[in-house]
Amino acid sequence: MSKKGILLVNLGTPDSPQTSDVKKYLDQFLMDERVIDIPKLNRTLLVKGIIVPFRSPKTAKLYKEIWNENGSPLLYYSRLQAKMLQERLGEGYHVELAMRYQSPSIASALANLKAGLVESIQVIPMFPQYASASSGSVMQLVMELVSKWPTVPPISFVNSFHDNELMIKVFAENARKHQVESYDHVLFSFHGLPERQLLKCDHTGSYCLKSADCCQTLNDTNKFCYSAQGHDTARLIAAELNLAKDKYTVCFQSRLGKEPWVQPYTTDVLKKLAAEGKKRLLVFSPAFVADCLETLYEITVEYHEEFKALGGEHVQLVESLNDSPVFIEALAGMVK
Ligand SMILES: C=CC1=C(C)c2cc3[nH]c(cc4nc(cc5[nH]c(cc1n2)c(C)c5CCC(=O)O)C(CCC(=O)O)=C4C)c(C)c3C=C
Ligand SMILES: [Fe+2]
Ligand SMILES: [Fe+2]
Repeated sequence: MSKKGILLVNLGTPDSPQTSDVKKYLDQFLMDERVIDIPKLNRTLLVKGIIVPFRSPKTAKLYKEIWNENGSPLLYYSRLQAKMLQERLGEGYHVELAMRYQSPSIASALANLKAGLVESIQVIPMFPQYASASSGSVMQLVMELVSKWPTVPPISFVNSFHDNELMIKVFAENARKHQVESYDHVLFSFHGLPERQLLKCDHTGSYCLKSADCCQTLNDTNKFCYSAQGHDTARLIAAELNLAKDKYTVCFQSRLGKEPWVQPYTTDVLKKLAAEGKKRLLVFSPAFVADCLETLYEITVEYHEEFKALGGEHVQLVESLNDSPVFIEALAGMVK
């Protein structure tokens, strides 16, 4: 029986937390023209000459902190999600997992689908909100590779799933485990993105970042905007939890470089909340479908320490979607 091919693709992680592997990972990741979207010569000088040599040993130390007996949490949960989806979909489907950077590669996953004689391929970039640097990059590479096959199969892509009902329910359910009412404030801390990349998504050139509240509504002009989609995800989770508007803030973490990134920055929000006397924060990270360096270290360790140093008491991460059967149901619902 001919099967339908499903390809889940997440961002990627180093093969090990050793500096040499982190170097390889950062080099491949940051040399992507959609991630550091500047002319190639400048990107090469910046990435190979400055970021990779200086950042890799520091980043390797952070990876060592989150690495456990299962290896990288991002890869561990991604594999589990693919396995659970295969079990849920059954024999008519062939599910493969790939990482945009490092392993398992998109090329090897596509080769497995080809060898499995699948009749079609559906690609699900595992990023709820669309960004050129994440989902766009996955789509570009898959298209480049498949376009060279003698027989190009029917192929489709999930563009984003920022408002997926079941996903929203899992995030809300994970928060309820922490008694949301016991926190002074809730943060929806998304991975950051250079403002330049947001502006590129506005094909009219007259909407994005032209007003302070451009991302508060999703409309025809900003429907592919990472920030506007993030605000939508946050609004839906907040509605599910009956959170009043003044009880939560949308913010953006992990800025790299000196250029402006999407704002407000999570560190600035921590300072503001501490100055207001807030003591306990509950933090969602809804740009990710699995816990990773950004949630397990940046939020759980760095932001926790930073907030305590500012007079706060506790920063509690809401667990990501990880191995939630309801999230697998959400993925199954996206499959055609
Ligand atoms: C939401 C998805 C992601 C987008 C969009 C994204 C953009 C982006 N990221 C960097 C730089 C780094 N990101 C790093 C880690 C990292 N990024 C994502 C997701 C998105 N990045 C994830 C899931 C992770 C964690 C991976 C893991 O193994 O757990 C890192 C590495 C860590 C570090 O050195 O700080 C960098 C660097 C840029 C420049 C960017 C721009 C568009
Ligand atoms: Fe990133
Ligand atoms: Fe916007």
